[in-house]
Amino acid sequence: MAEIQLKSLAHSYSANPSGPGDYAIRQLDHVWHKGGAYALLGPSGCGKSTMLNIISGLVQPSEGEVLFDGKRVNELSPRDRNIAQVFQFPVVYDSMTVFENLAFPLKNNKVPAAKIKTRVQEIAEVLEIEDKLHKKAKNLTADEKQKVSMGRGLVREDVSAILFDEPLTVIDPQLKWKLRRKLKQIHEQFDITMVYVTHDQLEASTFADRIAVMFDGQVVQFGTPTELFEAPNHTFVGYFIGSPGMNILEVERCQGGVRFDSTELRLEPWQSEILGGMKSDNLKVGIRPEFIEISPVMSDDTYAAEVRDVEDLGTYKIVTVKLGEQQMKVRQSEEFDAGIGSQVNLLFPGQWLMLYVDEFLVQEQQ
Ligand SMILES: Nc1ncnc2c1ncn2[C@@H]1O[C@H](COP(=O)(O)OP(=O)(O)OP(=O)(O)O)[C@@H](O)[C@H]1O
Repeated sequence: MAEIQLKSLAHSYSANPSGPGDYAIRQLDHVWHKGGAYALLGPSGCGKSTMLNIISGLVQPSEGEVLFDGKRVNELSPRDRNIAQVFQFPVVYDSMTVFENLAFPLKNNKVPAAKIKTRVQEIAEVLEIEDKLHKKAKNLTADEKQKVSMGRGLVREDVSAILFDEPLTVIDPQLKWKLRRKLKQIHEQFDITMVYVTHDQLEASTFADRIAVMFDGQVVQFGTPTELFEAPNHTFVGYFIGSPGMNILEVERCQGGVRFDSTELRLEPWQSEILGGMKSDNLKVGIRPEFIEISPVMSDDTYAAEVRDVEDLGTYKIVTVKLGEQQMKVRQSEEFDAGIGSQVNLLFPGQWLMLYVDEFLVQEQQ
């Protein structure tokens, strides 16, 4: 097990990159600590697989260093890095039995036969494939094959880390949840550094203690699911995490705060102070649908908006409102009963109104 550090990492698949757009990974510094259960979350094409392949050594980065426990491994082959990688589609030897498949990485490492037997049995039990051990892999279902693939990653006790690249894509939806729980259980039992790539926020937060959100070749936030929800560090995190995502509005400066259309939003004094010292005009505010309140009375602190749509989701409602020319989503309890076209008074509690400059969150100095 190792701490994996990525230092000033950048990667372009093009031999002569001419600008940031040619980079799959842009100037990235990141540490995966020893023994953590992590998710790497982001949309298709943001660079997740590239990062995993750089860690395992399948791809050589154009710039920067990969360090395992502080030692540079850029020049080491994938085999010498001792990383187990589980891919989206099963990698199994069809002509071998399940036992032989699971034993293969151990045999390669000259582990004694008795030890191989107990370890394979242990992993097969955890993955609930112990009754398939003597079956040929070619006779397995896709789900079973992927379990074997995962087992081949988990069977080695000496690995620096296990990297999972969307391993549950081929798995039946009902089994997915169960397998994710299993991986978490295996992590707790064996205490291995695990990085789990996904584009599904639910999958990320059920597996990981901390999530790295990747966007456009950069890790824009690394935090717990609660941190990502309550204080998204980048507008993309606000938009990507949550269902529906954060309301994000383009704004401009005005006396005492910011405004969009003719609506002025008051900022916290510390936000105004920091904004005063910044030059950029790329300003946005964000507030989650869960944190907007609807007040029964109009006051200096409320904003009049019109109800445009009400979506009943059983235990709660998502209300679409129009404020000025902007549409926003508000989460309300199932008791909410204002009809479409009626007016409501929106309240934006100060601690939940986030200010973004150049897409990054303005944070209070401690
Ligand atoms: N072998 C390659 N040659 C050229 N470009 C590549 C190669 N592999 C990936 N890319 C490009 O690099 C960028 C990042 O791709 P990558 O596969 O790392 O993203 P990802 O987040 O894993 O996406 P997905 O979830 O779709 O797998 C994309 O623009 C992709 O087209």
